[in-house]
Amino acid sequence: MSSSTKSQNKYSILLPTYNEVENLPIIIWLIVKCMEKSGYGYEIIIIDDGSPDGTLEAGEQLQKIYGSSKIVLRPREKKLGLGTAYIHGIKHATGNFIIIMDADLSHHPKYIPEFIQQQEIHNYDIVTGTRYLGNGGVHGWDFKRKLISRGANFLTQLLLRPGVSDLTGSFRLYKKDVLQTLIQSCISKGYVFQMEMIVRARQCHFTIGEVPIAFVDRVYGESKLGGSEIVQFATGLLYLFVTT
Ligand SMILES: Nc1nc2c(ncn2[C@@H]2O[C@H](COP(=O)(O)OP(=O)(O)O[C@H]3O[C@H](CO)[C@@H](O)[C@H](O)[C@@H]3O)[C@@H](O)[C@H]2O)c(=O)[nH]1
Repeated sequence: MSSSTKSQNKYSILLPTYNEVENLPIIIWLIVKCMEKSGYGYEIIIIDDGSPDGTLEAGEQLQKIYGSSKIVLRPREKKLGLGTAYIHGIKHATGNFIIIMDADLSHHPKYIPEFIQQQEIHNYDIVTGTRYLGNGGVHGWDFKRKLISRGANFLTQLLLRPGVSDLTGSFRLYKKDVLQTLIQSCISKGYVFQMEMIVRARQCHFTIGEVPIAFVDRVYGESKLGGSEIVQFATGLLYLFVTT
């Protein structure tokens, strides 16, 4: 890709955080290294939901190190859920492409240039990381967690047939206008948001590319996926099955 094309696009990387004080400096460092090396224009938007562990304060320190044009802080006062954190971040994004990823080091930023290249080659509306194709995989999850993820994907494939191998993954690149369109029709607030976005994208005939990724379980902190999120997923899936 020529450097002139590289300079035309800007990628807004959204990092939702809740209690990620140990992970934040590492993920930011890795994103900055990967993006600077690749030469694409970018900003990183941190959406912290009032983490009691000092994540926002860590973000403020990082903003001093890397600059406020690279690190943008858009905090909210309390934990309002992953889906609405993305929506909040998008409102403040200045890029024409949006990348969403976890802040807990499960998603390596080395894949971002690969997502961008795939998007540029095929002009995809969405590129999504998949753990369930080719070299993709999950590292570090116990049997129960693998079963939840596989089960959620299997049920969604069975009921909605969206034709994408990993529906619950949250490492994705979107054209910004596509994402804005999808958000208007999306009703989910929590983790089920990822699945609903793909289902809605298929309804709108947006094109979706998949890039295999290695998902690595977090070392620091804890997953926020609880029983209520699983119930929300099941309810959301049923709702989409009945209404679409
Ligand atoms: N701002 C904000 N951030 C949140 C919230 N809940 C979670 N996060 C952030 O969202 C990211 C993922 O949260 P985790 O709780 O660590 O996710 P996980 O259990 O590892 O789940 C992963 O796998 C799921 C299934 O495969 C995915 O659905 C999920 O999005 C994520 O990638 C982390 O950066 C975490 O801090 C929230 O309510 N608000």
